[in-house]
Amino acid sequence: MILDDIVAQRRIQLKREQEKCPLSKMRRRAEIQLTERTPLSLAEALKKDTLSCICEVKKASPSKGLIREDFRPVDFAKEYEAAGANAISCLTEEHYFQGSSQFLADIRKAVSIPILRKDFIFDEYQIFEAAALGADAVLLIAAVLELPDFERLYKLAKTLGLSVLGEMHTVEEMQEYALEREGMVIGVNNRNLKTFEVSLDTVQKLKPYAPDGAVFVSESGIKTNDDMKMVRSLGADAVLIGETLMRSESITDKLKELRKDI
Ligand SMILES: O=P(O)(O)OC[C@@H](O)[C@@H](O)c1c[nH]c2ccccc12
Repeated sequence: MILDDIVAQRRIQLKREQEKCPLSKMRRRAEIQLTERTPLSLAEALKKDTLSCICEVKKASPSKGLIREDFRPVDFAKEYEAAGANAISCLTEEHYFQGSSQFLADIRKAVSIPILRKDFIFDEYQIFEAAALGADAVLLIAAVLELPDFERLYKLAKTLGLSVLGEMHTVEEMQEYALEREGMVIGVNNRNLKTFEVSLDTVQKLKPYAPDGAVFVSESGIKTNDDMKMVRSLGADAVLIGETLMRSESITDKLKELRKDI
């Protein structure tokens, strides 16, 4: 199963990272970064528009292969911000998504809206690293984490002042993981990470199981203005878009087109 392969690869990347910078040193780097800059709230940023947008910097994916050839993460992030994105999602998984921690650190210097570290997180080290890189939020995926691990990583992120986007795909995951957690943003992945099938009505199915007032993000597979209107009508507060923006000739024009009359 692909998700297992991704996590297995991610463990290899983690080992490399820990060899370069051990946990004690990474903790220290996180502390320094956090005294220099207080992370922004993802939930607050996503309450600003009728359908707020998290725009993703994404070079490749396991389902699509290479998505964007002339990949210039900092330029794209700056253009997202100027075009009115509410937050930026930066992939830092190296093997399948061709992401990099360096992209996030570079983007941090170039934009002031919240940045989500988009990765497969299962170890405390990755949370400290996210803080050290200047991320405002981390992704925690229910399909990757047993509940006690999810809880532990969630608490650590909160202790450091980072926001958490909790990613769910099924009713069972919602019942188990989407408990009353102060400020957790709920991401509903329209793409099943186990089969790669996309269905945009996932938010409608899962919303009844969300805690009151939780910000709901519809993630993946959004291509058109009609898609945007549909997920909005089904109850999404925000969307997370990668591929459609990455494949467009003009990010600014595409974002405008997607958001028209919303
Ligand atoms: O490129 P898309 O279909 O617009 O999807 C973006 C984002 O939702 C997707 O990259 C994503 C959602 N959840 C993830 C978890 C890990 C890696 C990637 C993802």
